Amino acid sequence: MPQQPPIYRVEGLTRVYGEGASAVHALRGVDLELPPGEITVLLGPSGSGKSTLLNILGGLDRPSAGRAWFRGEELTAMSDRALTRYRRDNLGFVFQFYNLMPSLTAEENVELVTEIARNPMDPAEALALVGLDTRKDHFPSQLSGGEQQRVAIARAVAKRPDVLLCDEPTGALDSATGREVLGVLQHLNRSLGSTVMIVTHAAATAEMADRVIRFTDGAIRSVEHNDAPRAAAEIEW
Ligand SMILES: Nc1ncnc2c1ncn2[C@@H]1O[C@H](COP(=O)(O)OP(=O)(O)OP(=O)(O)O)[C@@H](O)[C@H]1O
Repeated sequence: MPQQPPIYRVEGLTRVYGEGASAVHALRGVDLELPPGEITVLLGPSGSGKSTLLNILGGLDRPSAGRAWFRGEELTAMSDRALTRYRRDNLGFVFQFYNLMPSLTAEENVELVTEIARNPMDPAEALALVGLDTRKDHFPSQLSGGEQQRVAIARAVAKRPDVLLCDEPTGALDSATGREVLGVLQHLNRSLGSTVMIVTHAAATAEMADRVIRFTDGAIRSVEHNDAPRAAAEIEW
């Protein structure tokens, strides 16, 4: 089968925060190609640059040097306006803290996104995809942490994004709930074909990945391809 063109490609990506003696080298020349449709897990010690890479791919930050492309379009050459459009049209974000609006129900939180998306799902359909169809009229304070994270995932997928970028999606959850949330991400990858990238400290997450990237000190230490990813429900924590 011919290889698909990469969804992301980066070359010599460098990110330095601050200057002089206090400068922090968050990324030190990262090169990477990622094919579409995979689940990639980024592992590495705290401060090794995982979130910085995710933020640059997500158009939330810009590198100090180097270039990045999304489907052949150069992100690092885009205006702020074009980057905003790129994020809006192509990406869903999931963070450790769910960032739901407390005064809106689960369904209304999802609607915030579907109202401005080009080809959105019905909010109720997105909530059904994450197994929350019966909780759509609940407010965040009436939902558990795992359920709130599932609302956040429903919000991220409701616009049918090409890519789901997840930074510590299970960081605030116990292991059983974390596994459930990972199961939802795996299900979305398989059913919608979205490319999924997960930054995590939970090393066992690597078992469900197609590709595992290990970071050390701002650089990629290894990239492994996993020929037989496990179902999230089977992961041992
Ligand atoms: N806005 C910022 N200003 C200054 N330094 C920053 C900023 N953002 C990140 N850094 C630094 O860049 C380095 C890489 O941070 P990054 O968040 O990418 O690491 P990480 O591997 O995702 O860590 P963690 O697992 O703790 O989230 C760290 O030393 C961090 O302190």
